[in-house]
Amino acid sequence: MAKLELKNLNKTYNPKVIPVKDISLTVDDNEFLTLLGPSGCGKSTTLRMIAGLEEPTEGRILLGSEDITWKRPGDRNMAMVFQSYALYPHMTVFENLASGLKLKKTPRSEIQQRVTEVSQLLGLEELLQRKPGQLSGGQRQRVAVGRALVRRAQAYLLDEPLSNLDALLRERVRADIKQIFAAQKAPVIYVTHDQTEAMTLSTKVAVLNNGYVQQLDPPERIYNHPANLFVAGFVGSPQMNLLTLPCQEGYAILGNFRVNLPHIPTVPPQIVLGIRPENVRIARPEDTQTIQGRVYLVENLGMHNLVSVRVASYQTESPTVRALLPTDQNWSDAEITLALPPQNIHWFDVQSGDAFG
Ligand SMILES: Nc1ncnc2c1ncn2[C@@H]1O[C@H](COP(=O)(O)OP(=O)(O)OP(=O)(O)O)[C@@H](O)[C@H]1O
Repeated sequence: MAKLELKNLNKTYNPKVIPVKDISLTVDDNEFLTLLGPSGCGKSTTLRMIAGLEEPTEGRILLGSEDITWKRPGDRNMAMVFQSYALYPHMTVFENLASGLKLKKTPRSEIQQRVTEVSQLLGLEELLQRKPGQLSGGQRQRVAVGRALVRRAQAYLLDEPLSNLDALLRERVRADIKQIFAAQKAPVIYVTHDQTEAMTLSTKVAVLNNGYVQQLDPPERIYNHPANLFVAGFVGSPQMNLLTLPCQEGYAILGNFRVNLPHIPTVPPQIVLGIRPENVRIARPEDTQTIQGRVYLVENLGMHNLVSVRVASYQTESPTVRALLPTDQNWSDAEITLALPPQNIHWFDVQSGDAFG
């Protein structure tokens, strides 16, 4: 099977609306790439250009060695799954699954065989004679995925396919999607604004903002080494602590405490320190990098408490640090000493937002 390539893809609706700016990326036939970003960042426009539902203003789209930029959607051999399922309400599940193949004049016996295969894979055998109106949301979504799979397409495009499902079902169908598409030898591009979906499903994530790719990396790298402030703030829940701090003589000043700066050629007057709440913990005697403060808010997240701490400061405004702490203690109003493990600290340039190092 073939890899999919986007080369300097741009889309301009008018000088004020440029939803996709110079996107270049490659998805191999064993890769699952997620376009992740906030509403309006250009994810769907990018996907629709790949599907041929939207024309690029500039750039090229290659599938294998073939330039498909100007091919009609029906000639692209790609299958798309929409957020809205887009099932035919008057047709049975079987007919919905078979409709694409019928249009292509696939022999009846082959249609029967492929539909049977896919309905077994997705657990739809019992539902083949029902109409979409007689199905639950999760079942409809599986039919929509099934309709893409029977096509045996060269690439699969999925546009927020889980967003209409409740939280529990979303988790289950997400796991199904992961298994099913891992077994396909074709590039998959998945669009979502849900970072959990992006992290759990993907082999590679492209984080988008304002039409630009902010970072293109495997999920672990996106999480552990965010390239800039946008990615650091967008990926991870609860959100990473991001504190703009003054610098003095090789240190960043956090309230009454000093934090060792990394090795950077010229120390700027200010810097952004980032640390995830799960990396902030109660200090132990051997910890070198610690801060003290008073808890002013405790939020119970079930497994942990998200504890907000005002860092002790001679200044009028105390910085706030949030930590994920165990639930077996009452943290309300406590005076605590927290460790900021140096290996978990991220540093960002105040001006550009880019990560140092
Ligand atoms: N046909 C159009 N004409 C003008 N502007 C458009 C058109 N389609 C989309 N846009 C604009 O382009 C930008 C990107 O839209 P797009 O649908 O790609 O975003 P998205 O990241 O998929 O958002 P969401 O998660 O909300 O679906 C938005 O500002 C949107 O308003």
